[in-house]
Amino acid sequence: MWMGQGPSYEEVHEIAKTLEGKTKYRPTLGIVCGSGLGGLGDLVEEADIIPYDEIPHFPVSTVPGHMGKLVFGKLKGQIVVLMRGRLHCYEGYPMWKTTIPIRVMKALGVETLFLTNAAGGINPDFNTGDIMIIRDHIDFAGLSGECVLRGANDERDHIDFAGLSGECVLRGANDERFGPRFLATVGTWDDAMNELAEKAAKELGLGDILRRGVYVMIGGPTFETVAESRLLKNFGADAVGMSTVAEALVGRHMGMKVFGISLITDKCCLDYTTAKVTTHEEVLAIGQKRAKDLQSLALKI
Ligand SMILES: O=P(O)(O)O[C@@H]1C[C@H](O)[C@@H](CO)O1
Ligand SMILES: Nc1nc2[nH]cnc2c(=O)[nH]1
Repeated sequence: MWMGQGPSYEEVHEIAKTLEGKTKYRPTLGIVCGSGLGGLGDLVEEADIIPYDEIPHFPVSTVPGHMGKLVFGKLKGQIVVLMRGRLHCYEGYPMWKTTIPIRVMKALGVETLFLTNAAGGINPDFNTGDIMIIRDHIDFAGLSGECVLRGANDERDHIDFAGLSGECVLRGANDERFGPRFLATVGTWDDAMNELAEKAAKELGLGDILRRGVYVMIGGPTFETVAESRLLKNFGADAVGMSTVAEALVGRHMGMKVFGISLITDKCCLDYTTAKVTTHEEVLAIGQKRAKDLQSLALKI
């Protein structure tokens, strides 16, 4: 009997079977659209669109900028499945639940996973609108373990470890049919795909806004205090967000090739004198502004 955190191998394959009954496509590439980046879904040709709430056992998206639809079809001739809307731990889902779609993608035959997100720039050299190829990550959630105090805290100068942390997505009993108990995470982000992404960006004339860096995932939904941004910078992070790492780990757990990009939608504040408030609306607006560039980049890759 399955004693771990769900979903079981059988449930994942049951969901995949249901989806196979709703679409003729058998994708090998999976794409996850970050906040405000779902427009790529409009470019999928001859699409079969399946809302999450019509898929048994599937969590639904609750965040503005995430439509909550799976899009199957063709992108430049390649058969893809695209998540137009991802799931975040801060929505109230346990971490494992946010990655059910990634497990299902693998069961559908997906071998390569392209993750996108909106992120705050921690590296002071990064500007709003920059595109960062994810070279590596920090799984803050996994490093810090499960914290019973998760949630927001509105004092001005504090480090809210509860808000920063969550739990490692691979916590719980391990089913070897998915992957190994202990996962080596060196080399999570695929070098060859990163090279390809960099080449594509340069060919599109995006070289000036192209960065490479380390993405750190925090639990959210609070944006960072100044003290937290400083902490993350000292940890070696270049950009911070509330997603992606769990998906990457689950993808790697199942042997998928993983690569990804972050759109820097705001600069995190490292100084009290210049500190300004970040909003989700601002994040979505920058996503809109860079939508065409990101879509061109995804197509070229
Ligand atoms: O889904 P992503 O990681 O792109 O979304 C980021 C993190 C929060 O969900 C949201 C904050 O504006 O954008
Ligand atoms: N944690 C975090 N996530 C983001 N997503 C988009 N911008 C940000 C940010 O500044 N911080």
